[in-house]
Amino acid sequence: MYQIMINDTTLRDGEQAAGVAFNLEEKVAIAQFLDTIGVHELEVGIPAMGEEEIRAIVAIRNLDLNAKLLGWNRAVLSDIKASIACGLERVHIAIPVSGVQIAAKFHGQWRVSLQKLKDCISFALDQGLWVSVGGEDSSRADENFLQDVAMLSQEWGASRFRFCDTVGVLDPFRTHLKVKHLVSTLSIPIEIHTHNDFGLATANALAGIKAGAVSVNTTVNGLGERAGNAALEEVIMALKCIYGVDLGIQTQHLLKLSQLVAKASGANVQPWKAIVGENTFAHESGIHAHGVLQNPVTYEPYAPEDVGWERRLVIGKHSGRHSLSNLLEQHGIFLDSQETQAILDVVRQQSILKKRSLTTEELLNLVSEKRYSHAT
Ligand SMILES: CC(C)(COP(=O)(O)OP(=O)(O)OC[C@H]1O[C@@H](n2cnc3c(N)ncnc32)[C@H](O)[C@@H]1OP(=O)(O)O)[C@@H](O)C(=O)NCCC(=O)NCCS
Ligand SMILES: O=C(O)CC[C@@](O)(CC(=O)O)C(=O)O
Repeated sequence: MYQIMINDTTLRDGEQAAGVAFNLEEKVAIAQFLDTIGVHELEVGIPAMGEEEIRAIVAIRNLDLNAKLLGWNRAVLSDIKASIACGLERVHIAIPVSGVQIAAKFHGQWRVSLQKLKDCISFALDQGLWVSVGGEDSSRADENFLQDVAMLSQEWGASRFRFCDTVGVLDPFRTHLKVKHLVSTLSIPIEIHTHNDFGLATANALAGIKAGAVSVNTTVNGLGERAGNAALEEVIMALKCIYGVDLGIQTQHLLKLSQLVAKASGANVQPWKAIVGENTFAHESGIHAHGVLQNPVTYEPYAPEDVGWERRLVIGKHSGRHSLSNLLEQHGIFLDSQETQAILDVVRQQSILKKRSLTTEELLNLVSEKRYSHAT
């Protein structure tokens, strides 16, 4: 596969998640972390939002990061001027391309919207900026119109075109078809931007990449509008482990990054969230725990350390003898099979009552209460 670039938009589309508002320090810390682990490009925010946002973007710019920095703009000249005021050298200009969006935003006057786009590209280029264009709602746009907007953007001097599945209505097959069509007709690179309304954001991002998109938008924890965006950690690990494409990103820090963004956004990660959820490397079920004790590959697609986790064997309702004995033996307690089974029976009852697994301390107390402990 060709070189893929991550353009992470946690600081723009991620922060657009309802109720999320990063302060300057949080924006700077997230940008710095993303850069440190090797993310190639950061969409840092929307300068048109005003003073506070500009201050945060300037602070990020002053960090002199390795990552390229991109400001998000409407096809509005004052937006581009605000990006320039931030000292940004790269601007992204979004333009709606579906009938429904053009009707709502430009009263159906697509010629007017294209003229605005042309003027903004031209102004940005005159200022020496690098320009990317985004087709908002590309997935629901008339295919010919989308094609025309992308071609015109290229002709007017844009250096990249972003295909947006704005309301997450595509599946991987249709994403592949649509992106492939654009890739085959344009000479500038295509970026894929997907949303998770049907839980397909990461799958669609991968399909876009398979179809030839060379840049992919992600957000940490999949944070973003409504059901969110393609998750950075999922895209990176899927590319690495499923497609064998190593983006050169230090994946062992993904968990820490996730925790940083969860804290700053006030949006907790669900335990079963891929890659960064706390259950990702927790094994309770007896058959799984037994398998993992023999060889972790039985129930783990990659090693926990690869993303910053440690494996956990949890004792609860679904546990079996092997993992229970394993844990107790680590504490110098050796039981025969009858005793082990008796403890397991109590563990099941207790887990149902408590509606959770047991802590090690609870388990050890339970063993000593039952007087099954024979410390060596
Ligand atoms: C950008 C922002 C400063 C504009 O604020 P505002 O002037 O109060 O305007 P509203 O947000 O209420 O309305 C959006 C306006 O932008 C227009 N617009 C929307 N997308 C556009 C585009 N791609 N290009 C040009 N104009 C666009 C709308 O038609 C509307 O125009 P109008 O004021 O002439 O009717 C404000 O919406 C904001 O802070 N947004 C940040 C987050 C955000 O909206 N992100 C979405 C990205 S799609
Ligand atoms: O950059 C673009 O061109 C559009 C990106 C966008 O995030 C806009 C949004 O709805 O906030 C999308 O999903 O369409």
